[in-house]
Amino acid sequence: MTGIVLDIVEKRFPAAAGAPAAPIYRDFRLDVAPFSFLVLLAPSGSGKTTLLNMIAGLDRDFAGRIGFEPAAGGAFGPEGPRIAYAFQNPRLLPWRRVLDNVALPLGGGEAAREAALAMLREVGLEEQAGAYPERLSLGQQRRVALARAFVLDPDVLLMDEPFVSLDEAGAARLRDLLRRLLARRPTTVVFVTHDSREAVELGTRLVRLDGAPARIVADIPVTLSAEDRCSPAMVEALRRQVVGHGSSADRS
Ligand SMILES: Nc1ncnc2c1ncn2[C@@H]1O[C@H](COP(=O)(O)OP(=O)(O)OP(=O)(O)O)[C@@H](O)[C@H]1O
Repeated sequence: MTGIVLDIVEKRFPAAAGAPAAPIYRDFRLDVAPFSFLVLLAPSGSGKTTLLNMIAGLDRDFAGRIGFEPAAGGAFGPEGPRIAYAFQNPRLLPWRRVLDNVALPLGGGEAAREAALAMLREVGLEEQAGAYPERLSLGQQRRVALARAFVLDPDVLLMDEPFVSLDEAGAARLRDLLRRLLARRPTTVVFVTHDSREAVELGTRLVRLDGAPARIVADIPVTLSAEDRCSPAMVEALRRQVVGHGSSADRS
């Protein structure tokens, strides 16, 4: 529904420990089409989280512009596009029950709690609604974080390595859940990962960044069918295309 236009003239952080402040982005342009699932792959420290923070409006200290375009004929509410952000760490409030954590983006009233409960049902955690986050496994906490992101019915969903540190089976279950949630509530996704297999499994477009300032060094549409995404040979062929040989963008 929502397209994103990134036109970053320059982004740099202040100089630290006597080192000059090198720009992380300079003349960086990226258009994200509505409903695409864009996966960003890049070496550690190259600016992926910074980019998500700028899209989210958490970091406004840069020269340039990030624009959101509603679908043809549509318009955003007075507050602009709804942006959900799923972080590497689930970041649940430990003093609030699971249900209240999920209801939080909606303001917390009775209607919000009902919507949150429906979301928890969808991610298979209805029974944990009254528990505190510390009682949940990391995989369950990540499910709660997904529920909290989707309860907002976001126009844009930003995800920063949301499935890292899970075992392969746990990560696969969460990828499955994410696909199901997106099938019901299509949205524009920008997803950061170091795992190129995960990128190929989920993405409709893979963008690899490298260098300082960061530049786009690969930009590949993924047109694999759901079936082909399960084929190790197909995934491997595309993975090689994205990461190239000897790239530091890939940990796997
Ligand atoms: N608040 C900050 N102040 C100063 N420098 C920062 C700040 N945040 C990030 N940086 C620097 O900016 C660069 C990009 O950081 P960023 O976290 O965006 O990278 P990343 O690609 O997401 O890394 P990773 O894959 O390790 O998470 C790094 O060199 C980092 O040290």
